[in-house]
Amino acid sequence: MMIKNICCIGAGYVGGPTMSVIASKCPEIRVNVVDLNEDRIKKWNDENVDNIPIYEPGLSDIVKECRDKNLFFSTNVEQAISDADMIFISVNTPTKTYGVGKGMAADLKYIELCARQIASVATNDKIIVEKSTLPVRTAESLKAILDNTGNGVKFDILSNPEFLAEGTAVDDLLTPDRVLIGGESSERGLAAQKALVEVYAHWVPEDRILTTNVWSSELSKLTANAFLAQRVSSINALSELCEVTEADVKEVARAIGTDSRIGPKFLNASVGFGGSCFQKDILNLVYIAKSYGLHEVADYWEQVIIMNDHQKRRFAKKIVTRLFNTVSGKKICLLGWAFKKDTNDTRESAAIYVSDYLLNEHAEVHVYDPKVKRDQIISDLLVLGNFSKEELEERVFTYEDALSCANQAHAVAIMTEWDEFKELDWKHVYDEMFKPAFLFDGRMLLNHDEMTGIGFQMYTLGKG
Ligand SMILES: NC(=O)C1=CN([C@@H]2O[C@H](COP(=O)(O)OP(=O)(O)OC[C@H]3O[C@@H](n4cnc5c(N)ncnc54)[C@H](O)[C@@H]3O)[C@@H](O)[C@H]2O)C=CC1
Ligand SMILES: O=C(O)[C@H]1O[C@H](OP(=O)(O)OP(=O)(O)OC[C@H]2O[C@@H](n3ccc(=O)[nH]c3=O)[C@H](O)[C@@H]2O)[C@H](O)[C@@H](O)[C@@H]1O
Repeated sequence: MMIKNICCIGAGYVGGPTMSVIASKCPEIRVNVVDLNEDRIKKWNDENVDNIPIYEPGLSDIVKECRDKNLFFSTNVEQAISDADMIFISVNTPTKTYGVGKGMAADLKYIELCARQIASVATNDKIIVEKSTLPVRTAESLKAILDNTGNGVKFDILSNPEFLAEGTAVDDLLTPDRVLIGGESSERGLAAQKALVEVYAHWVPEDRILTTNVWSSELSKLTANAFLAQRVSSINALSELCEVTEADVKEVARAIGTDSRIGPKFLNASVGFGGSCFQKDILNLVYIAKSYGLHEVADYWEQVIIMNDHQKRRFAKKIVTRLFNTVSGKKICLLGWAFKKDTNDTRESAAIYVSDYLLNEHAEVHVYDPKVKRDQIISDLLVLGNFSKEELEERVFTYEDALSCANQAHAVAIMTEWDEFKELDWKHVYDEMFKPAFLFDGRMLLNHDEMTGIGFQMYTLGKG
């Protein structure tokens, strides 16, 4: 079966970039990306492609090339469903904030809504692709909803989790380590799987397209994120030990990373991992393990989150203790708010938690991030519920450049590893700060000795 028309429900960090790359690599396929969020769709259609709602290096060029040729963004969900042979579900699956599984399980209400909408609109057979990250065995529930439409339409469900990382989404999509497609082993299931393999085979070598059963595919996504986050928590745990033993976590990471069995990637100690998925997906894995009565398995993975929370708190506490045990009324400059460089996404960013801690200690928080606007910063802090909007508006200050942000600060803390922070005139920053001038490098971005040479009271994460 040749796919001619794809619909993607959800125009977010996954749906937007993924569909843009499919449209660019498959000019004969019409790709309709739909979302309920009118504002988001309006931005995807903005005449100036630099205003698209998601910042990813290289993305605006692809959107410019394909938009209104074979790539369309709209809020007309029903029409797009009706026209499609293949429907990707790329909606959000956040951690539940209410009811059974609150704080752990994935909230599948958006997924179920999609399924019901597809079931009510479809008049011909369709392949449904789970692109969102889902608990293992979600396809079963989807099938139950879709198969009960009573109008004879047949649905084949595939699991095709996405492994892109933000900040490198376009490169990750263009040259993925692998594409994973889980399907049923029935004749129809295999045909559906083949149809999706053919879409990716436009640009991905076939030996990188893995096919599995649906459950392995669903579970592999949660597992991949759990393993990646575990590496960060492992190196972060060691960073604390390095600090008290005069070892240097950068050197330790290099030393262990040269072992080909361990590998060099994902060994950067940090102020704590953030992003929309690591925490949510591990909590989901923990919840699933618990629901099968596998308590040791659940506890094992939960420790990755516990370590991450500790790392964020430890960094914030370090700022307070180094500043003579009080930051009350002091100006603390945070450089970076996004959860990593090259993205405007701030979900679960360590900067949010560190700021909340500092505000609680009565500090003034001054923030600069090259891609994050003030409204986002205030609303991220508001979600934690510890301060009112009025208090935040009064005690959180935001800037258009790093130098103004650091001016007259008691301490500067690097929260995100933006390249431009490496290039800052640090001597100038030092000259304009209160003395002693404290610099906290939560990303091991700067040369410790050089900064100490300038005069900073320097703390580099993981350095004894
Ligand atoms: N952000 C990332 O880097 C990655 C995310 N994922 C997974 O992909 C999924 C989507 O994540 P993001 O794109 O980051 O989320 P997002 O929140 O950026 O985008 C989801 C979009 O779906 C829309 N939506 C929700 N329900 C809808 C409905 N019934 N009809 C139409 N639109 C609807 C929302 O308005 C929103 O714009 C999640 O399951 C996530 O775990 C997987 C890999 C990477
Ligand atoms: O499911 C998802 O959402 C995605 O989650 C992560 O991607 P992402 O969260 O976008 O970014 P990462 O590069 O994984 O970084 C996550 C967090 O870990 C931190 N990190 C990463 C690597 C490292 O060595 N140290 C470290 O602290 C980053 O700064 C960031 O805060 C995975 O890398 C993707 O494969 C996956 O598709």
